[in-house]
Amino acid sequence: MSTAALMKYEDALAKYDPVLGLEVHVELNTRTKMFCGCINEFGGEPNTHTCPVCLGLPGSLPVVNEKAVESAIRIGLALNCKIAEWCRFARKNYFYPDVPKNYQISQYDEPIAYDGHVDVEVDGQTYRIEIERAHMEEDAGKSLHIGGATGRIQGADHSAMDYNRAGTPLIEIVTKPIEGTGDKAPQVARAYVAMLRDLVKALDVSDARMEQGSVRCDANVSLRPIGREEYGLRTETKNVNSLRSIERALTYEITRQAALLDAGEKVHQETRHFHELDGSTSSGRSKEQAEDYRYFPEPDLVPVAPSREWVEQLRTTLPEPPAQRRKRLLADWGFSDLEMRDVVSAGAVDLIEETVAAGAPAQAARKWWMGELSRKANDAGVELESVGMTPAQVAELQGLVDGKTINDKLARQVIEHVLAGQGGPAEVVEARGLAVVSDDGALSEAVDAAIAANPDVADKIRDGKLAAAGALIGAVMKQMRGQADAGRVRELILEKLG
Ligand SMILES: Nc1ncnc2c1ncn2[C@@H]1O[C@H](COP(=O)(O)OP(=O)(O)OP(=O)(O)O)[C@@H](O)[C@H]1O
Ligand SMILES: [Mg+2]
Ligand SMILES: [Mg+2]
Repeated sequence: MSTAALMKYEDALAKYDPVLGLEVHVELNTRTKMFCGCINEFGGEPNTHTCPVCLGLPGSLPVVNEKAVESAIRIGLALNCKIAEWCRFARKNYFYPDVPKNYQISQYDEPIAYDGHVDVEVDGQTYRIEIERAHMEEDAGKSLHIGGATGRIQGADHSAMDYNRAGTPLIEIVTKPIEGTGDKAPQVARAYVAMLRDLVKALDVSDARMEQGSVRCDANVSLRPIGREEYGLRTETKNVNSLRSIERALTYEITRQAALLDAGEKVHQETRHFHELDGSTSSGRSKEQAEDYRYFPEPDLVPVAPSREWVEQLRTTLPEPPAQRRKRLLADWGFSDLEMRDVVSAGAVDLIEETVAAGAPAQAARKWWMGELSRKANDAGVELESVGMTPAQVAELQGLVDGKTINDKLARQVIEHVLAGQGGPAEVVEARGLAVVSDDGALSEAVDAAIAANPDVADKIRDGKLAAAGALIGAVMKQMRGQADAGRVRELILEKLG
């Protein structure tokens, strides 16, 4: 392995042009598995959702799940793909403990959907992503490595297999090489996967939970010197399962590859693993000799030949396209283009929509999600939607602000407590006594104290310099730990000082 240091990202991009290739696996939310009647559910006691078909026992025969084919077609249509009139499954032969049959049923040169495209937007610029194909396959089981420090195979005493996931329906969506993204490559990749995640959620074909692995990305990237046509050798960082990780993994790979090329070394065509802790990638399997999967048509399954009527009928079930939806929401919410752009790149569209549906004004919803909650998510290194506060709770918080039970400053304290798992906003306000005090008795006392402590300021106000009232309001706020009704305090000060 090379010891070449990383290169600064800007320096790398000044010399090299990245080319991306994204393979996204989507686990479908069908009730049963791809080729058998086993329940398709995340988790469960190991090896309880299995049968002879998904365990690959001799003599068992697979049957295609029609709902999975329907989902594949709808995904293909939403990605502007052509839908095959006739296609087959293929056996992809490889030996690994989590593949109980010693082959995976997949599709090879006859995918159900192909030649599509979608547009994504980064910093106000639109990038067209060409889709090579979307094909159907089954997921593998899970290996659990026991005894090692990190749950990895290195250093483990033994491994255990859980085949509950084996046979889960997957759609693999593969892009054509993506050129022309320049220094935005990691952000474009992130925006594309975010768009796919939102799309499969809107289609209701997947739980679309990246942290549970129901959407995961293999991120390929290569570099070529700026101005050269020919692609460089690519690496493929496997199973990246958060939007943030996709961006980090690609940024790392670009700087790593640039340093290698700059030092006159070669990039090895290989799979790599991403490490959350430090954002690095490390070498996996070599792909220098194209792997020989000995693909051949799956003899146990009949071809899939969706009728044109069915395809057209499914086309009528597609959700509103993301770009159109964004336009509509922009108008409904009255955001500026820039605000909307930030909301989209933060992946906050759904969250704001749900918060508005729960009763909050759009600008208030935007303010909480893009401000305080984005900062908290960032500090915790999690996606915004996993920050620990629901859209309904954000709407409830805003309701308390609008009803003047709390002010913005108190609202931020309430958020802290909600994120710490102490209950919903109203509960927290009640339990912690965080409500604004607008009771005149208490406020009047505090105002008197502030006037007595700041005679020079009081004199200024008596002389008509009303702007000086701010200093006294500040003093009252401090004394009442931010819980005073600032508007009422101002009125009281002006009343008392003539
Ligand atoms: N030189 C390159 N640089 C960057 N991306 C590339 C390059 N060549 C191909 N790609 C992209 O990499 C991805 C390769 O995925 P594909 O599924 O076709 O093959 P694979 O990764 O070899 O196979 P597997 O599915 O077994 O992982 C595609 O998105 C493709 O467009
Ligand atoms: Mg692939
Ligand atoms: Mg691949």
